[in-house]
Amino acid sequence: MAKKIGVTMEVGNDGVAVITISNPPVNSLASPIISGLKEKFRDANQRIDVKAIVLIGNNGRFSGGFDINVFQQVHKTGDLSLMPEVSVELVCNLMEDSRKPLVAAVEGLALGGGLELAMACHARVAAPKAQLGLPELTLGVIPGFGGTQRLPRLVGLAKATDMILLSKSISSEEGQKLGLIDALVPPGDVLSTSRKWALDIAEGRKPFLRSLHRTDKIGSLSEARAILKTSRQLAKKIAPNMPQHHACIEVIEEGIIHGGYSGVLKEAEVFKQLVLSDTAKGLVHVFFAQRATSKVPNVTDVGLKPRPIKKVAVIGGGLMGSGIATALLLSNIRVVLKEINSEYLMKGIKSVEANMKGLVSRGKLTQDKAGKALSLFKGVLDYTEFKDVDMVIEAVIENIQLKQNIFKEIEKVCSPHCILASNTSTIDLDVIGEKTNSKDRIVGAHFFSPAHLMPLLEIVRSKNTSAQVILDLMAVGKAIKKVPVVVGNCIGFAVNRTFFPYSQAAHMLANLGVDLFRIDSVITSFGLPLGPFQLGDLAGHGIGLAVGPIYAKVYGDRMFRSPMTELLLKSGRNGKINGKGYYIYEKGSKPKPDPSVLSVVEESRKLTNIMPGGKPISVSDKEIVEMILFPVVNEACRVLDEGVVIRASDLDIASVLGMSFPSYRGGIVFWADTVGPKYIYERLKRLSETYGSFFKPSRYLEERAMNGMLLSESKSSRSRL
Ligand SMILES: CCCCCCCCCCC[C@H](O)CC(=O)SCCNC(=O)CCNC(=O)[C@H](O)C(C)(C)COP(=O)(O)OP(=O)(O)OC[C@H]1O[C@@H](n2cnc3c(N)ncnc32)[C@H](O)[C@@H]1OP(=O)(O)O
Repeated sequence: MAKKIGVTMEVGNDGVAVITISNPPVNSLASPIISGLKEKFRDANQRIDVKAIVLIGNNGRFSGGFDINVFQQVHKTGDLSLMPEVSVELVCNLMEDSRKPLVAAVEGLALGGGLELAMACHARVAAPKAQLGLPELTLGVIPGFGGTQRLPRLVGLAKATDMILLSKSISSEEGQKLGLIDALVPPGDVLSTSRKWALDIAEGRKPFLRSLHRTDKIGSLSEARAILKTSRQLAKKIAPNMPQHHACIEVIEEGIIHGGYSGVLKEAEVFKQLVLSDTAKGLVHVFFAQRATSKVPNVTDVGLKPRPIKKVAVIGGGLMGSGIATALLLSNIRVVLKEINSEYLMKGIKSVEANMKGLVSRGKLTQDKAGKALSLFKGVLDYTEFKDVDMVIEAVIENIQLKQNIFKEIEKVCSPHCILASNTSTIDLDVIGEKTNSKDRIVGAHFFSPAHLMPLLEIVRSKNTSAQVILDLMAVGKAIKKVPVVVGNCIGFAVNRTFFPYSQAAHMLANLGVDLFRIDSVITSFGLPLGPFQLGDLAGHGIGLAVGPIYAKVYGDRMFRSPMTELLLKSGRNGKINGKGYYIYEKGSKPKPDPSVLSVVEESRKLTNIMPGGKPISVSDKEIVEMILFPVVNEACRVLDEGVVIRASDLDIASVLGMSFPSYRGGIVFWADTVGPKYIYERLKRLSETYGSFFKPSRYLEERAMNGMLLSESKSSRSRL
């Protein structure tokens, strides 16, 4: 059925015109909506039978903001004229400066442009639990319908800058306390109360307030300057490589110094510049890429319904198992945690409790909710409880035989509908399920550490995994607030496979004589939160050593073998786990580079002996980025070529959420396309001539470079999905 898009107006006997926005599912402000709003506001202002106006969104949602598809069209075409020149005409002239009072009837959500329209009304009546916010900065732009000026005038400068810079939304309950919402009423009363409120303003019983003209919440100029100084420090900390945060503060400041109208004009100007920035392009891409992951051909489009998953068994209470159990419990799913002896079980239970405690102490969870979650948790030493679980997630060490035995056992004790999932990060699923007759219900549920915090869930399907099982796991993933990305089966799957050259390239550079702390610092300046050496410290170096041979077996032709990890472990450094790796870890302080590790590096350099003429190479920061990330792009090309992901943008999301690749660069493939496949190909070719096959460009990259194609352009692939 075609969705009904448009703006309607109905004038009641009370003289109130109700203007309704309809654009399912979130009433986004697409071009026909904007022109419809202009037309209806003009009409309502002219009609003599209209005394007052109420603005509402259809189907219980006020509006999710400006239509983000328009940004994408502007990015594809470079054509700014696709953006409406409406900020002042619609929001100031037709709405806020209207002679007839206007009330926003807010239900469900008012985000971005949606909240900005509501703030241009003369009062706001809301239903409980409506979501209110200005998340534009997450898209690389700033609010463009006057939000930078009206929000500070309604809630105060400190709260407004906090909400805008951190893209934090608030509930209508909090909105009422702050003065953003004038009345909070039961959902069924929102429209009737709004009508009455609008008439009360029209007839002088309530004040006719124009947000842009208000000054009561702004404070003195010196107070405002102090708040903006703190905001600038915050922006520097949270978004060092992004332009929109600082630009937004400048725009807010303009309004404080020269008045709200001047601020609105500057806002439109800055918006225009930002919408075409690389940051906006990357972030808008990520917005749509994330939503695309929930569309899996032959799984989500064949009429299947997810089955309820109420009880899950987790096998293994180590770091991963306890994190997974925590994530499930937090979403009210009953969990049984199985271990092989009481000592390990107690450790697992304590880890889950510690995870909850950590969330409570950071204010992310109430004590009450933590208690409720833990009441759904049980530790066990045998399989008795497994008979009625809906899913098992195995999270033991990466040992093929152990996993095969576990799957053989659980096949016997669980019901035939039970999903059998493995949290392996590396091992082929077909191998894990080899000894069972249940291959259709075996699936990979690859969480990222710490599993209760990291947002990605890589769902690995083998050729035999049924569509129903994939759909069920996707639903569980969403229920526990993860972003599930469905990928094909291969060693390392999509994320770890794409990123295995990351640390190897770093090791090669260090062995070529580049300072390892400089490498980490260059990579963090590029935007990854941790450089490769600090990341290794965090994961623990034992893991790298354990999975290395598994990778070597299949990808050995393009691996750099560095003795550094082994030497590091021999010198008693296992990273953060034991307080000492490349860095020193002391409780309560930031990791410090450990100069004494340089003797380990020297030993490694002697063994590899790859420095040309025995002398350290000289490289620029740009070259360091290229030598570390172009091999990652090269492996991403192989992942695309083999059809391990459904679409290139899935790999972008997986890299952003699984590896913390900077979202403002759009993900690994998007970034590579921005740099240019031809440039990357030529650089890798040169590097491979100097340093060997580790850098050899893949066939896919070469083809794309030669044919002037983007890496993300789809092709008929040899899909594994
Ligand atoms: C010449 C230049 C002059 C300059 C003048 C300035 C003019 C321009 C002014 C712009 C003004 C404005 O300040 C800018 C904005 O408003 S930007 C948008 C701000 N809003 C957001 O960022 C909200 C984004 N959306 C969400 O956070 C969530 O989608 C949600 C609204 C909370 C709903 O979440 P949920 O229920 O989980 O559903 P989904 O996320 O899956 O979304 C469902 C589908 O809806 C699509 N969607 C959502 N929001 C938008 C949107 N704003 N625009 C377009 N589409 C949207 C989403 O993609 C899903 O679609 P599919 O089902 O197809 O995947």
